[in-house]
Amino acid sequence: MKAVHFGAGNIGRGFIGHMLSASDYEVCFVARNPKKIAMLQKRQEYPITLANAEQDTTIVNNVTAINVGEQDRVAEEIASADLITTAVGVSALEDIAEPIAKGIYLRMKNNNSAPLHIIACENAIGGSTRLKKRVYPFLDEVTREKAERSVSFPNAAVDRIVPVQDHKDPLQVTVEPFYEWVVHRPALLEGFKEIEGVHYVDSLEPYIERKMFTVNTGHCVAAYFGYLEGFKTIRQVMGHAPLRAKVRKVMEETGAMLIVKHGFNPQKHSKYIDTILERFANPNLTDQVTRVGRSPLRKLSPYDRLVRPAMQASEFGIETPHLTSAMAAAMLFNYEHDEEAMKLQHLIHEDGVSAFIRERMGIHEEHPVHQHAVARYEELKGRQESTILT
Ligand SMILES: NC(=O)c1ccc[n+]([C@@H]2O[C@H](COP(=O)([O-])OP(=O)(O)OC[C@H]3O[C@@H](n4cnc5c(N)ncnc54)[C@H](O)[C@@H]3O)[C@@H](O)[C@H]2O)c1
Ligand SMILES: O=P(O)(O)OC[C@@H](O)[C@@H](O)[C@H](O)[C@H](O)CO
Repeated sequence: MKAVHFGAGNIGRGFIGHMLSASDYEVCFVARNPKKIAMLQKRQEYPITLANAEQDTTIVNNVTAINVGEQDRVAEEIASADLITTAVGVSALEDIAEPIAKGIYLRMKNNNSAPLHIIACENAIGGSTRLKKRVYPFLDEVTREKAERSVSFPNAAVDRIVPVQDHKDPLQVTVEPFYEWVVHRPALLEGFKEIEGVHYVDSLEPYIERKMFTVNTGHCVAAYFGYLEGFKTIRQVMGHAPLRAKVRKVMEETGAMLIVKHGFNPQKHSKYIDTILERFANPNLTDQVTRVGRSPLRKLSPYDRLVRPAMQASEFGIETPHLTSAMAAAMLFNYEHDEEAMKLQHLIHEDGVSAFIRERMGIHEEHPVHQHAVARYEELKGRQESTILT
């Protein structure tokens, strides 16, 4: 079986490539970095190290890579693949849509009607569906009709913390021991070769919302408050009792919404939160707050980890003061090497915080979350300015 994976980055090599290879898939990474591509082609393997006390290392084999710019080769790989996965970042899905469409076109032209599954392993709700919406406009009607019969885009949730890497070997990747990959089973076509360790479920929403609105909400809250306090890593933030308590409070607020919406057991959910806080505090993992807080415009967008749980909680009559404060902290994320952080600061500077919340976060002025976020933003900003002055 052959898999084509877009993005040879941290989660691509540290999780998806590893899982696929362990399930006897040959993995072809479609990547951008020429040095990594050449190394993957030459070595056809790379090491993965677990962030545990023993630093257990395993070798992922049966891998190779090609450059995303080699359009004909990418199309040929897709035309004969069984599975396509992606981990390029949600915003980059639009960049890989055309190459994927070219591959589907060639596949249909070759009359290859074997099932092809395309799974976006991004932090997004409905990531594969979003990818499909980007791919289909590049297909003619006949190809589209054929593709409807043999190409499926199952949505998924992926969970494993893989920080920015710092190894002598550019292919080596350190990952946390925990992992969870959940795939929407009803979208699987006959003939799909199951990936070992993946959890297949009939309803994905509870899983993806639990993951995004607990792990990712808590994570970015740690990052944004930590950044404001001058911490460099998530582990440092977790070591600061008041900040750790703040992060937990936010997770309890999203948890209250998730428990009502999905009927989760409150005790089990509380334990889930504890486990996640322990994962954040992993003494063997160094994860920068700037990675976890990256792309704040995406994280503050209406369907992502901050706004969506707050708005859903509000619909259930649940108040989210800590989550709303975290939105304010996110709006103060001004890390200069993050393009979105710079754009965010520019937008707020030009139009004001209220316009930002209305236009970019989709929360109208009358909504209590809007008003509370503005108030907390002004308060935190004032505090930040007085710290700078003293
Ligand atoms: N790192 C984690 O802990 C983690 C965990 C779960 C999910 N995710 C999700 O996985 C995705 C990737 O995150 P990451 O941490 O691995 O980031 P990363 O920056 O390490 O990897 C992304 C890779 O995609 C490549 N890429 C971008 N555009 C591309 C294109 N057009 N063609 C080919 N390659 C392209 C980049 O060069 C990079 O190597 C994100 O959506 C993220 O939210 C990350
Ligand atoms: O990848 P992002 O930017 O959506 O979010 C940053 C981190 O929260 C994220 O990568 C987590 O480490 C990961 O989602 C854990 O499964």
